[in-house]
Amino acid sequence: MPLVEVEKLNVWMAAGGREVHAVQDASLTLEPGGQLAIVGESGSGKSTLLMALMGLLPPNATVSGRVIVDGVDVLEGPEQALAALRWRTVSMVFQASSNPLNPVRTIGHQLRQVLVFHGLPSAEARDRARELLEMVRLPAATEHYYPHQLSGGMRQRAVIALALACRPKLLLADEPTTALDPIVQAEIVELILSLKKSLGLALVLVSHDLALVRRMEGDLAVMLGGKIVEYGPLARLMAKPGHEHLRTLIAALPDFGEAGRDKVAAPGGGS
Ligand SMILES: Nc1ncnc2c1ncn2[C@@H]1O[C@H](COP(=O)(O)OP(=O)(O)OP(=O)(O)O)[C@@H](O)[C@H]1O
Repeated sequence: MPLVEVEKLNVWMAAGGREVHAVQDASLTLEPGGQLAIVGESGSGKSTLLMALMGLLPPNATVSGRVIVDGVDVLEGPEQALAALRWRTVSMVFQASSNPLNPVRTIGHQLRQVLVFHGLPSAEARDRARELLEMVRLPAATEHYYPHQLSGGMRQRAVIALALACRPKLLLADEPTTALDPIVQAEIVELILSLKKSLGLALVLVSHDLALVRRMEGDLAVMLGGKIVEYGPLARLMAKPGHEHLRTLIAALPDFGEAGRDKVAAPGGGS
């Protein structure tokens, strides 16, 4: 059974007396341990789609369609079922610029607090917090630091540790490297992908930057104006993009010179 099933999802957002059709007829599935990259320009509906998976759409949203995550109907399910789903089954890493860390608590305190809140005795929470820091490759001493004493990349590692605290089956990462410098961006993506592998997580990674996700395994969904205009195995789509928008994104990749430009096959054409 798929871990995630999205079927003909539509989301309308009411704003200033008019409605934006933010997600239009989106359908996708993700198997346990699977991997999906969602790319698209700003405003194409990526975050809205991701929020729908967490059951976290804002009050001004109206929806139609179905979103099933680990057997729970996220659009219809009672709040109690959604609360049980969040963090324990599906967890989320937000943009680096909007990190959820409390500025006046140490990293160790925040990790322990989450673990105790979810039922771990405090001695076990201390050990697990240290294990989480090690998993995200932060020095053990990081537990004594306040968020502002860490670099942006280290803070984002701490955020990833928090997201993994309750051993979720699915990690949603929404532009997890925005506002970080390019080398740190690559390191954070590499960390997320290696944790995905070692922990057997399913992963949905959203980015406006195809360069960042181009070497991922699994599927790619390309969003444009609220629609998924291209969806399928990432490697195949990178080699043979069908939709004009993906062809444009590939042609704009930084290391995609004139010689490589011809290698993007025409829709339906050979490689
Ligand atoms: N809370 C909201 N209220 C009203 N409109 C919204 C709201 N959230 C998103 N929208 C609108 O829905 C559309 C899709 O936005 P969304 O944030 O999902 O796009 P995105 O692809 O994630 O963009 P970005 O990369 O800039 O985050 C946009 O037109 C946006 O203005």
